[in-house]
Amino acid sequence: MVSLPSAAVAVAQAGDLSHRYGRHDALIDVTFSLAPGVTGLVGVNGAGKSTLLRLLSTTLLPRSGSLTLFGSDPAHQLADVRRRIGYMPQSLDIPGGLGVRDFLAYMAWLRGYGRRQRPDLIDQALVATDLTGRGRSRVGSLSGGMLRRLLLAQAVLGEPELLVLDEPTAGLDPEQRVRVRELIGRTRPDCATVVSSHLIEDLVPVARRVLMLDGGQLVFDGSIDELGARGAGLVAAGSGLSAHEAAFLSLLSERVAT
Ligand SMILES: Nc1ncnc2c1ncn2[C@@H]1O[C@H](COP(=O)(O)OP(=O)(O)OP(=O)(O)O)[C@@H](O)[C@H]1O
Repeated sequence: MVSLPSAAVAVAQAGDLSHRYGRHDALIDVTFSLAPGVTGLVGVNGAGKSTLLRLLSTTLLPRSGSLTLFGSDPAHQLADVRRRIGYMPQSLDIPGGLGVRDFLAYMAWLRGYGRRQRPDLIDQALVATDLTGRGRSRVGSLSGGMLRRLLLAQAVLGEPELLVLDEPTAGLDPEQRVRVRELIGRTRPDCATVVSSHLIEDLVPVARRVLMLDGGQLVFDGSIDELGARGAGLVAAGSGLSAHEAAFLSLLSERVAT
């Protein structure tokens, strides 16, 4: 388990956090803290990753268990807490006729940035996501990969203290995947970034720590090195699996066996 240095303030603290959609338990009694740095969130399809990220981004509010963000209960300080969070959802319906800069200006306005601050913040976000030449394009004219980067651009507007990224590299070409990883590594030093993927290998280059969900439960919380060490003795010759993948698969099979 990764423990927080005593002086570090947890950006997020979840205690027995659960979420149900109707009768379906999507997240069950999840407890963890997030400190500054990059945390990877891994799990198979349907494991509960997006649900946890929606809770961290305050898109969903907790109904069971506790969640503290920047030391506050988001339900009581929603506007203040939201201003400090950047959230990239898996998808977002943006009207195709909207200009790229206009969309980013709207998102910056929602985050409480004034008219004078917005142009510089938008320029920085466009540079960071390699979209500088596209500021005047209509959203509907962007390729799928560019749209993902636009979602990322709105998340990094104003350098948030908690950056919540739901599968940010899905659908990107190899060059852009590398650029997104570089961008994740360049966030402000006090930023806690959570990045989800269903592929552990996607997270190895960027994350210091890994949370793994399975069936809505937290089945691993530790450093990326601990996960690799756990899998090192499990890699069968010729399997082509990395140590991290072997550990991921063994955690899944342990759960099936119990
Ligand atoms: N709005 C919803 N209504 C009902 N069930 C939902 C809803 N959203 C998610 N679920 C269910 O909750 C569970 C967790 O879903 P979630 O999207 O959090 O998983 P995930 O790990 O992000 O999956 P993926 O990798 O496929 O995006 C799944 O069984 C899913 O079908």
